[in-house]
Amino acid sequence: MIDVTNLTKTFDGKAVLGGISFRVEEGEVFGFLGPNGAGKTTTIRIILGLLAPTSGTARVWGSDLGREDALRRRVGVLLENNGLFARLSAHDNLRYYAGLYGVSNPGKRIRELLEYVDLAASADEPVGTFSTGMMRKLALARAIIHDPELLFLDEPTSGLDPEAQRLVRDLILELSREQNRTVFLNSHNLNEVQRVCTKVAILNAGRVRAYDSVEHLRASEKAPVYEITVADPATAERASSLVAALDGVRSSSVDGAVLTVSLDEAVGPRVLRELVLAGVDLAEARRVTRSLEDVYLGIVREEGAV
Ligand SMILES: Nc1ncnc2c1ncn2[C@@H]1O[C@H](COP(=O)(O)OP(=O)(O)OP(=O)(O)O)[C@@H](O)[C@H]1O
Repeated sequence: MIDVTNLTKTFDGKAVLGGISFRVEEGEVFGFLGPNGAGKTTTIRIILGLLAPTSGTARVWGSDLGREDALRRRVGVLLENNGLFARLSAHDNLRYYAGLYGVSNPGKRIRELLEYVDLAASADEPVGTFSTGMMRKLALARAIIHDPELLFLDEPTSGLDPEAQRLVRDLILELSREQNRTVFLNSHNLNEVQRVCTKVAILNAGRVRAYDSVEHLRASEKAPVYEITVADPATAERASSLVAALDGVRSSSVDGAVLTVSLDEAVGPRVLRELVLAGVDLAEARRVTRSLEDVYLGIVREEGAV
């Protein structure tokens, strides 16, 4: 759906994007991550056709969004600016955008959306009196009023309380899973990204440093690591020696009742079976995965950008 190839952008002789490439497929929730100043907003603005690249291409449905009005109508955008009119009520703001996009049966759609973002009770109040979070929720409703196939969200949950953040996460998941909508999410909230995104690109200093599924990135240790807790700490040393002698096990260390075992892919279940067969009672076993935050910090710190 989105195809970015060798994109570069230079501002006043300073290279902000150094040739980035990635793709976003239909139905994906794509997380676009990177530290402040990495070039995320610049990339989004180029994809939306608001800014011309220095070189390279950014295509949506194979075309340049800046040149295709009809395609832009299939896209929803929530950038830093909420795009709301302070003097108009929440309802009238949505009514305005519904008119702009030619939404059929706008009254019903507006009612549904205001209910959804929990603003029905404030529908007739001027938006200028809203809190930051209320405005952000209304802006989200505004961005999806025309039921776009592709939705760009730039920090959609900034300024939202935990309940509202949950609402936005649920909305993103519903759009993607139940309606096969595609979401391009730019966020510094890595916990949120880990929960909703299928794939991410991590941008740093104008280059894509990682581009993979969240699952792969989190598991991309050279060798999988299991943490095995034995029921009786007195059996831990024997269990560790036993495990270390098995084929496919690279190392095993003990800390109290916990064995940390590094092993080749797919050996984990066999290791657990051997322990049980040897009479070692297990209290817990889990494959250790890194959080997306660990992965992210590992990448940007390695680059010396934090
Ligand atoms: N119009 C412009 N003129 C000159 N420099 C610009 C312009 N727009 C962006 N930049 C520079 O490009 C770099 C990348 O900015 P960009 O806004 O794309 O980063 P970002 O990854 O979105 O950061 P943040 O997370 O802080 O929003 C920054 O150094 C910024 O100062």
